[in-house]
Amino acid sequence: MPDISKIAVLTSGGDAPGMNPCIRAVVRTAIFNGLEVTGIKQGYKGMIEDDMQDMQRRSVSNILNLGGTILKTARCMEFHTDEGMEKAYQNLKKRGIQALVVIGGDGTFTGALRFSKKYPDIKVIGVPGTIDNDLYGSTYTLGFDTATNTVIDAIDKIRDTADAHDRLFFIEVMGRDSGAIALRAGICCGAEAILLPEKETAIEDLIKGLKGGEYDTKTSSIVIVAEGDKNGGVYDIAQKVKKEVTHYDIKVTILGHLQRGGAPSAFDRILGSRLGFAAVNALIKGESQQMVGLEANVIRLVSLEKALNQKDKFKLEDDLLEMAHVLSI
Ligand SMILES: Nc1ncnc2c1ncn2[C@@H]1O[C@H](COP(=O)(O)OP(=O)(O)O)[C@@H](O)[C@H]1O
Ligand SMILES: O=P(O)(O)OC[C@H]1O[C@](O)(COP(=O)(O)O)[C@@H](O)[C@@H]1O
Ligand SMILES: [Mg+2]
Repeated sequence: MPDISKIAVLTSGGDAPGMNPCIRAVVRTAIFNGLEVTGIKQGYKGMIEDDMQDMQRRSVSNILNLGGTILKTARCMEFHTDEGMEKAYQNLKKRGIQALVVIGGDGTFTGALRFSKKYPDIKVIGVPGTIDNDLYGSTYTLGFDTATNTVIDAIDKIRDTADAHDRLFFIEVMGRDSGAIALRAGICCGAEAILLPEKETAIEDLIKGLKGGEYDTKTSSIVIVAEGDKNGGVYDIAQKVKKEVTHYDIKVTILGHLQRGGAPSAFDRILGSRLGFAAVNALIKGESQQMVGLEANVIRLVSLEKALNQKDKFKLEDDLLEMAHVLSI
């Protein structure tokens, strides 16, 4: 029999498609194993404000196909403070909650680790849920696959009009510190160039490529710029290029938050289900301060410490970038 009898689940940070299948898996795996389960609203905000509700197996009916998160999410500044954490702790204790499943990204895990070091009687397991795919210890995070497919769908449509008008498009995709979506979308859509936060691109080199030589027989060009690229933003880059590349009519599109919505892909539904199931089973085994991740198609535990501290070691694959360049000539 597990040492715990009541757990809670929350989603925090940017929402990601696949969070709902994961919530469903957490709730049903807990109930199947005789645990009570509470849903916390709006991430750490709900923990501080005691905005929670007990969940039953039917509380999560028909949510597998929904984007967003039925528990809602938030970015909560108060949880950064000791006072905020204490309020959250007292609310959990009052309700008899002994363990948490936190679904979110690096910020969520940083908060969870701090909280669980401060209050080790509350066990914590993290589920990597962010479209940014920027955590060490899981080849894929929840939502990345769906978001990438959404981006591809949008860029394919832009390619149609770019080609019809012989235009050059600069398209900004999400990723504050991560070029994961940009790189994959660049390969899938045959982008002529991909600008990423992880790798500097000199504007002069970009201009050289677009001006003539490599791409001069193309009727349209797409340059994908990840949000976090260090060249000063997509409008600025387009402006600089416009001065030098005169044979193209240049347009800019920022895809924005449409990238975060939509029904989760098959991959994200399965990943969310597997990670949620594994998270509860880890809590039952007495684990804490761990993340459940997918490596080589196997679900493994990795310490939250490692998932966060080795985050910078998670590099984008250079071979993919090189391949994207070769295949776009
Ligand atoms: N250093 C920290 N201490 C406590 N809580 C934190 C810390 N960093 C982030 N958090 C909490 O986690 C939430 C989600 O983090 P954020 O970076 O916005 O998204 P994500 O988890 O998707 O990376 C924050 O709004 C905050 O409540
Ligand atoms: O929706 P917001 O709060 O404007 O945040 C936008 C950011 O959220 C993301 O979509 C996801 O990031 P997180 O997982 O860290 O929340 C980033 O790609 C983007 O920079
Ligand atoms: Mg993050």
